[in-house]
Amino acid sequence: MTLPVLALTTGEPAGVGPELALAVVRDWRQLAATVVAVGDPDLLAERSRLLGWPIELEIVSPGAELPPPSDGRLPVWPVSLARPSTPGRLDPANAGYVLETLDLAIEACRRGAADAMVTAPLHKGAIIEGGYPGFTGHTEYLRDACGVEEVVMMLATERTSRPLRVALATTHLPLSRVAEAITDAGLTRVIRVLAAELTRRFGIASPRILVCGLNPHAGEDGHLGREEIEVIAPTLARLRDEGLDLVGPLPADTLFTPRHLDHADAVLAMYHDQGLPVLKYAGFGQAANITLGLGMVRTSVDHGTALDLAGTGLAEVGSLRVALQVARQMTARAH
Ligand SMILES: NC(=O)c1ccc[n+]([C@@H]2O[C@H](COP(=O)([O-])OP(=O)(O)OC[C@H]3O[C@@H](n4cnc5c(N)ncnc54)[C@H](O)[C@@H]3O)[C@@H](O)[C@H]2O)c1
Ligand SMILES: N[C@H](C(=O)O)[C@H](O)COP(=O)(O)O
Repeated sequence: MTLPVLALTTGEPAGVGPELALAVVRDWRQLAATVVAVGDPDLLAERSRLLGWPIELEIVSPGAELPPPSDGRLPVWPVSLARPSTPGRLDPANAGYVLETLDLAIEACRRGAADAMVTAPLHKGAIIEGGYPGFTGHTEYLRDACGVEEVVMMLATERTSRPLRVALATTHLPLSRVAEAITDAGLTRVIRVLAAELTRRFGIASPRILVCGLNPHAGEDGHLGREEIEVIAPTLARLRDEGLDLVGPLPADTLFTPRHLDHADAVLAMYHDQGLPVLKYAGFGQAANITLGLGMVRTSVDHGTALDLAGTGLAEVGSLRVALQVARQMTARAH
């Protein structure tokens, strides 16, 4: 059986990413994939020593044959740090290094050397301070690198009675700019990508999507905000005419209840902290972050760099396992 190759970028070097990459290959059979880390081999060796985890690192050039997976062995596509890294201590000088690991993984997916990329967490602030002021996250970086107009961030967990998938109409922007970012054109693109990818990548023939309102009580008939009346409802009506199964705009406070969720394939929240706290409350540590619409498969963990845990070996590896598993399943479906 040919196993899919998953390129695992190790993320912020001062965070938990490098040690999670080591932890995940301690039992590779759970993965049913060949995992290749993208990062600095000296950094990985140093974290392995620090934690007392005997992981055999095998440096491989991208494109060269990967060794067969085995417990405790981690192949590495090498990228060099700009400066040695200390757990828990951010150094913006390594911002370029982090982006280089992403570029290498993207290129490997493009060339067919990897079937998917899975990303350990990076630190957005450190990247910005390292000389990339426009950086807002993997999602937007990958969108631009892949040259697509729209991508959708969706987090998913199966820790609930029915899979819970929460997608976002807007991603990493200040709350004060959310309302103006909810436009007919943007919402139309996001919903089309979400519906198409739920079919293509998740095998859901006609996905039912619940759409949140933006304002309290979905605007209370215009008394608490007019975005539902002026933008969201007309956009949904037009897309329903195209055959999409859309419910809403619904008040977000009561949408996340079994009465609604039991009959839905995904929820579209209008902004980051409208949807993700619910998803993370239900499944933190057992959820994956998926970028839809890239033309390639990318998943990630549901948590950040956890600088407070870096170098302790105490960070939970559950979400990384889920991210790898979802990437593997999506890859299998794409073939
Ligand atoms: N996929 C990604 O790249 C990603 C995802 C989320 C946040 N971030 C970034 O990470 C940085 C730090 O963000 P934050 O502090 O808001 O969130 P965080 O997830 O790093 O930390 C929040 C809390 O969760 C705990 N935690 C996180 N991961 C854990 C794990 N694997 N096991 C056990 N506990 C864990 C931390 O110790 C902390 O108490 C920010 O720059 C943020 O943008 C990146
Ligand atoms: N919004 C994500 C979360 O809360 O988990 C996180 O910031 C990562 O986003 P990117 O995958 O775009 O870096």
